[in-house]
Amino acid sequence: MTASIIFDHAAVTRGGRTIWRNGCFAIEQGTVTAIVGTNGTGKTTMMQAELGLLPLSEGSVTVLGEPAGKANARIGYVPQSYTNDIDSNLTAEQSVLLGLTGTRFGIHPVTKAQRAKAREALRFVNVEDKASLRLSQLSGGLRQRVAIAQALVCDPELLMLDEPLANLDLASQRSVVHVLSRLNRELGMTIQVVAHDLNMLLPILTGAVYLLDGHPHYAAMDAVLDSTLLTHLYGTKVQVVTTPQGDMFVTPNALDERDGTTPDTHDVEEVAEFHDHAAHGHGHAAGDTANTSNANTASNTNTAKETA
Ligand SMILES: Nc1ncnc2c1ncn2[C@@H]1O[C@H](COP(=O)(O)OP(=O)(O)OP(=O)(O)O)[C@@H](O)[C@H]1O
Repeated sequence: MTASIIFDHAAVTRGGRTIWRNGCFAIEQGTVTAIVGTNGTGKTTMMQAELGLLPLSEGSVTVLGEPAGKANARIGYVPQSYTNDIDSNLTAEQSVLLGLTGTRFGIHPVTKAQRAKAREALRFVNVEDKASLRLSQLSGGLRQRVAIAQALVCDPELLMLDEPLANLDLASQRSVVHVLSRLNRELGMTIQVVAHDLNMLLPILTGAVYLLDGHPHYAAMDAVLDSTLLTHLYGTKVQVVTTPQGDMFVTPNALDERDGTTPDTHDVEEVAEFHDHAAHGHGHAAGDTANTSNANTASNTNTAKETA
């Protein structure tokens, strides 16, 4: 397997502060990866670094075989809150066409081929029947799917989405996850998703980059789905529950909340021990370098049902 994204001792500094450092991992092509971590740990920063929008203070990031930023034409990116920021007077089709023309109202006339391509992208996300409606007429869930169509229209090899499920109702979240699942399964697209809540994505995730202790770590999903790790990561008790049907989900530990137990405020030494820094040299979890077994992990972990 070939790596899509390679971090080699990568670090980013913003406003004179190191956001994270010592990122050393590789993510294989054809995988679906979550980027997880508490607020402000640098998830968006990570995507911006991968797109070459932020310089690294140390190390290197290679994306699709090129230094970060050089392969952006082969990447689809759906930024955080994008659907709130775009001009809602545009129709769904015009919005998707922006992904091809890059010009708001098409200074160059839109070709038949471009229109067909936009329709194809809208069809893929199941919004083709809304092509002529203005974004202001669409629900948040439909707008998010239009945003994905815009990112898809250039046939990217890698799709990066920053919190695509935020503020969506359950059914809309499910629809978005279903689109991501099809992109990965049918088109073999590599996908990276920033997410606060893993549950909805669990059926399609291969692994996760988790930002903890100032470092990005990569691990395959079966290693991430560990109550101790997630408790450290979220700073509050978290349980991984498997139902008799084999569905897995992550849940706050209700008992502790009832008891009024204070959240887990692990100190640095404890976290260092947890990550076995000494054993791995760079201070990364064992799963930091993805290997070919990761591709299988999805099916191992994905006892959860495919979303509708
Ligand atoms: N333009 C900037 N200049 C300086 N610091 C910044 C800038 N933008 C973000 N930061 C800081 O970088 C850190 C990481 O921000 P980032 O948005 O990447 O975090 P995040 O994990 O995506 O957060 P959230 O979950 O809240 O979206 C934060 O502490 C933030 O305050």
